[in-house]
Amino acid sequence: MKAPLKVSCKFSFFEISDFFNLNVNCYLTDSISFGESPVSMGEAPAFLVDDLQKDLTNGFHLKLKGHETAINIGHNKTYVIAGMENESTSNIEVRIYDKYTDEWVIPIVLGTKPKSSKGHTAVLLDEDKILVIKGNSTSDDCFWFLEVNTAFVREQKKRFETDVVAWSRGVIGEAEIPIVISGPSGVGKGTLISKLMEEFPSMFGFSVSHTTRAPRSKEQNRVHYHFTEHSIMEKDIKDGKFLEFASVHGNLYGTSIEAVEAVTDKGKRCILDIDVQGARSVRGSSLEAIFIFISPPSFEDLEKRLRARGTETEEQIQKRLKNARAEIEQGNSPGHFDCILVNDDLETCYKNLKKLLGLSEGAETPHKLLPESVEIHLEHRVSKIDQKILINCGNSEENSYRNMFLLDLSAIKGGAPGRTRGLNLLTVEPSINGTKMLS
Ligand SMILES: Nc1ncnc2c1ncn2[C@@H]1O[C@H](COP(=O)(O)OP(=O)(O)OP(=O)(O)O)[C@@H](O)[C@H]1O
Ligand SMILES: Nc1nc2c(ncn2[C@@H]2O[C@H](COP(=O)(O)O)[C@@H](O)[C@H]2O)c(=O)[nH]1
Repeated sequence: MKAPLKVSCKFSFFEISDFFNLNVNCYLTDSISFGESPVSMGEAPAFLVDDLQKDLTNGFHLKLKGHETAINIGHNKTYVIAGMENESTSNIEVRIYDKYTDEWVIPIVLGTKPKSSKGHTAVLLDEDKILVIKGNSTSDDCFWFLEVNTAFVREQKKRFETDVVAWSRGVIGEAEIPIVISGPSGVGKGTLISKLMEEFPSMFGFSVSHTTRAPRSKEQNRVHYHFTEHSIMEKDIKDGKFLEFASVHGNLYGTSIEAVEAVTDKGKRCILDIDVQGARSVRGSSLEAIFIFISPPSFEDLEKRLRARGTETEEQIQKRLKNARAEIEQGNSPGHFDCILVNDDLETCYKNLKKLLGLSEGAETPHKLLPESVEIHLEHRVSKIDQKILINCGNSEENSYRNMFLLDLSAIKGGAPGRTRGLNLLTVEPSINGTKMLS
C-alpha cells in the first residue's frame, strides 16, 4: 500500500526569458517541501505536501525539527533531504521513500555530509544527482551535490548491496590537474618536489600521504606524512576515504581523497609522491592527472643515493632495491606514465621537470585567485534551464535584479568521492539600457 501522501499541487512558472534573451519559461523542478515549520525557500515548489510522516503506516518516525525537501526520481523513489534546526551540530540527512514497496530506506551515505542550515532548496540534475543549495551560507559551502545514481554510486550500491547516496561539495572554479610523481625509492622524487615547492610556493601543494611506517628523525606528522596505525588505516580504506593505497616495502601507504582536495581547495596544483602501484591505481581512478616517472641513470647510482641518505637499515635498503628493479621495469614500459625523466644531474632534471610543467625560469605565475565569496540568503528562489540555475535572493519588494546569481553547471568535473569542481557563479546585474548583464 502506498503511503497516503496528502499532496496539493501548485505549479509556478517564473519568467526569466528577459534575463537571457531566451524565449523559455523556467520552473522549479520536482521539489516538495514539508516538515514542522516549512521554510519558504522558493517562489513555489512544484508540490506541497502536508506532513508526510504523520500518516505513515510503517512505523517510521523521524523526529524532525527543521525543514525538508523531496525529489522524485524515476517512478517509485522520493529522496527526502532533511535539514535540522540545530545547524551547527547536525548534518543534512537523507532518506528514501519507495512508492512500490511502501517503505522508507535509510541509505548508506558516503562522503562528507553538509552541515545543516536553516533551509535549503533542491534541484534534480540529469536524473543522477541532486543539487542542494543551502540558505544562509556563502559560496564556499552553499552548493552540494547529492549523488544518487552516478557511476560511483552505482558501483557502491553493488558493493554494499543496498541503497547508497554520496555527497560531494561543489567548488566554484577549475583547478589545474594534479601531478603524480613516481619512481623507485632513492631516485630523488622528494628532492625534486621540494625544489619545485620552494621555487613556486603559491602554485603547488603537496598531498600528504598516510603511512604505517615509523617517522624518520626529521619527519613531522601531518607535514611529511600522516603517520598512522595499520588497523586505523585499514578501516579508513574500507570506509572509502582513500583515492589509492598500496603495500610498499612492507608498510601501508595511501593518498586520502581529503589530502588531494585540501590542496586544490587552496587554489594550488596538487603534487603526489607515490609508488608505481599507487600511480597505476590513480590512473584507473576518476582523478585526472599527469603522470611522471623519475628514473635513475643506473641501478648503481640508485643504490649509492639510497645508502648515502642513511635513513634505512641494510635490510630495508635490500628490500627497496629489490622492489626498485620491478618499479623501473614497469615505469619504463609504455602506457603507465605520460613522461619519463632521468634524474642524473639534479639541476638538469629539475630544469626538464619545469619545462614539462610549462614553468618559465624563476618566474612564479601568480596563482589563480579564488573566487570571491557570495552569500545565498535563507529565502531564495531557484529556477533551472538546462545546466544553468538562476538563484534569486531578493524579495519581491526589492529591486529584483539585486542578489540574483546564475550558477552554470555545464562544465562541472569530478564528483564523489571528491569535490565537484568547475561550477561557475555569475552575478546578474542590470545595465544602463535595461538589458541584463552577467559578470
Ligand atoms: N640527481 C641526483 N644526484 C645525486 N644525488 C641525488 C640526486 N637527486 C637526489 N639525490 C639524493 O638522493 C637521495 C634520495 O633522494 P630522495 O630522498 O629525494 O629520493 P626519493 O625518491 O624521494 O626516495 P623515497 O621514495 O624513498 O622517498 C637524497 O640524499 C638526495 O639528496
Ligand atoms: N602508493 C603510495 N605510495 C606512496 C605514498 N606515499 C609515499 N609513497 C611511496 O612509498 C615509497 C617509500 O616512501 P618513504 O617515504 O618510506 O621513503 C616511495 O616510493 C613513495 O613514493 C602513497 O600515498 N601511496
